[in-house]
Order: sequence, then structure tokens, then C-alpha cells
Amino acid sequence: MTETLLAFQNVSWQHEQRIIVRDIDFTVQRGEIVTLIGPNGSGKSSLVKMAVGLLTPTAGVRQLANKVRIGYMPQALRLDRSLPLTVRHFLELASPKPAPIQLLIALNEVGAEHLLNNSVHTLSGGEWQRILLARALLRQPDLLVLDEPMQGVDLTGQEELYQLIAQLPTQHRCGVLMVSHDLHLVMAATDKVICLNGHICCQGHPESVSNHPEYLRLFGLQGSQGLAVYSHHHDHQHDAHGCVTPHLAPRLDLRRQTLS
Ligand SMILES: Nc1ncnc2c1ncn2[C@@H]1O[C@H](COP(=O)(O)OP(=O)(O)OP(=O)(O)O)[C@@H](O)[C@H]1O
Repeated sequence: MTETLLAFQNVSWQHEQRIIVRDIDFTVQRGEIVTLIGPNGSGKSSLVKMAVGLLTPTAGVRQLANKVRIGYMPQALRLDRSLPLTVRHFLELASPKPAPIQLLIALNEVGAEHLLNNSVHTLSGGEWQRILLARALLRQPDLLVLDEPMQGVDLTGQEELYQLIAQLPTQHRCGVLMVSHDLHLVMAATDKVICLNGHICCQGHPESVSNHPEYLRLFGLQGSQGLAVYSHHHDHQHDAHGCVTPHLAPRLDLRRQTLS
């Protein structure tokens, strides 16, 4: 039985005169991984911030199921370097304060228990991402929201981290909403892909999307080659406000079309 944790209905977010994202419709169910892809500035982080409640939609409705706990891994978290802070102390800042055994379990799950007493300021990019994931898991979330979890992680580490993320819905009985640019890895570890460019260009299961003739037209040759490289071909243009304007030779309009 499906359980909807998060639903966006016709959601838009406008900043001053500029519409950043518009007419967004999608859901995240318990047990599934939904991944947002799209070019820089396409509104992925804005949408994620609305998902976790840091931004309020200027139109439409964002609904959370009753008593849903959210674990959030932001795209960037800057810490004052003058503050001495170990991983243990950083994780203990979580609310409610976790018990020592919970810290160890979370760190063990992300393969970072050896970092417990290290300074957060000396961690590598990949290590820091794991600590942020552990911090999100400590909330025992129903919905885990990960904004570019692979930042600063090397290729081997990315595969490991994706394998880990792929197991989370089963192990934690949660839903995952994730932003990623790593299309080839995304496709291996995702139940649903949402392609965003100020609006939803297309969405669906990776297999059906990658075999869908309209997807192939959207992504061109790369789409037929197992999505090894990501590039965003667009069937229309955007004006300075992010609004869609007709392309001179429109190929296809996939706005808000579900491909699965
Ligand atoms: N608080 C804000 N005020 C003004 N403009 C904003 C704000 N937040 C985001 N924007 C603008 O909205 C657009 C979308 O930003 P957003 O960070 O959501 O994109 P993104 O798809 O996550 O990009 P990236 O892949 O580079 O992280 C950008 O042009 C950005 O400058």
C-alpha cells in the first residue's frame, strides 16, 4: 500500500518579479527514491527548500502527511572555522540530542565511525558529506531530503554513497527526495526522476523514461547510450523571469507530462 509523505500541487515560488519554479506537481511515497535533475539554476534547491519548509510556496499547495519527520542534508552548511568542533560535538547539536550509541550507529551506517573525534574543519569533502548524512539519519526521518549529497565525493565514494542511499528506504522505511547531477548513478538508484527547468519538463521511472521516445528526443543520443553523460536539451526557451517562451522550431512540449 502506498503512503504519500509529501505532495506538491501546482506549486510555484516567485521572488520579487521573477518566477523561480512554477506549476510543480509530484509526490514522494514512503519507500521510494525521487531524484530531481536539471541544469544549474533550474530551481532544484528552491524546490527542496519548499519541501523541508524553509521556503513557502507563493502559489499552490505543499502537503506533508501527518507527523512526518524530515531529515535534511543541505547543499552547503558553513561552520565558523574559529569554533573548535569535533564530529561528535557537531552531531550532538542535533535536536533532540542523540545518545552516544545512536551517534555510533549513524556513523557506522555511513562508514564514518572512525571520524567521531576528528575536527569537522579537517574533514575531506566526501567525509563531510557522510557526516551530514549521518546527521540527517539521526532524526529517524520518514522523509529524507538530500540536496546534492555527492558534492566533493570521489567516483568510488559516489558509488558507495549511492548504494547506501539506495538501501535507506528499506532500512529506515523512509522516502527520499534527492537532488543530483550524476545522471548515470541517479538512474541506477532511483524510483522516479523529475527533470526540472523552472517547471517539470518530464518525470517518471528511470527505465520507462530512458526508453521513452519523448525522453530520447529530449536527451538526444546520450539518452540512448545508457544516460552515461547528462546534458539538458530543451524544447523551449525561458525569458528573464523563467517563463517559457516558444522555441523558434519547437521539438516537443513535455511540460508536466508523466512518462511512466
Ligand atoms: N532567495 C533567493 N532570492 C533570489 N533568487 C533566488 C533565491 N533562491 C534562489 N534564487 C534564484 O533562483 C534560481 C534557482 O536557484 P536554485 O538554487 O533553486 O537552482 P538549482 O537548480 O538548485 O541550481 P544549482 O544546480 O546550481 O544548485 C537561481 O537563478 C537563483 O539565483
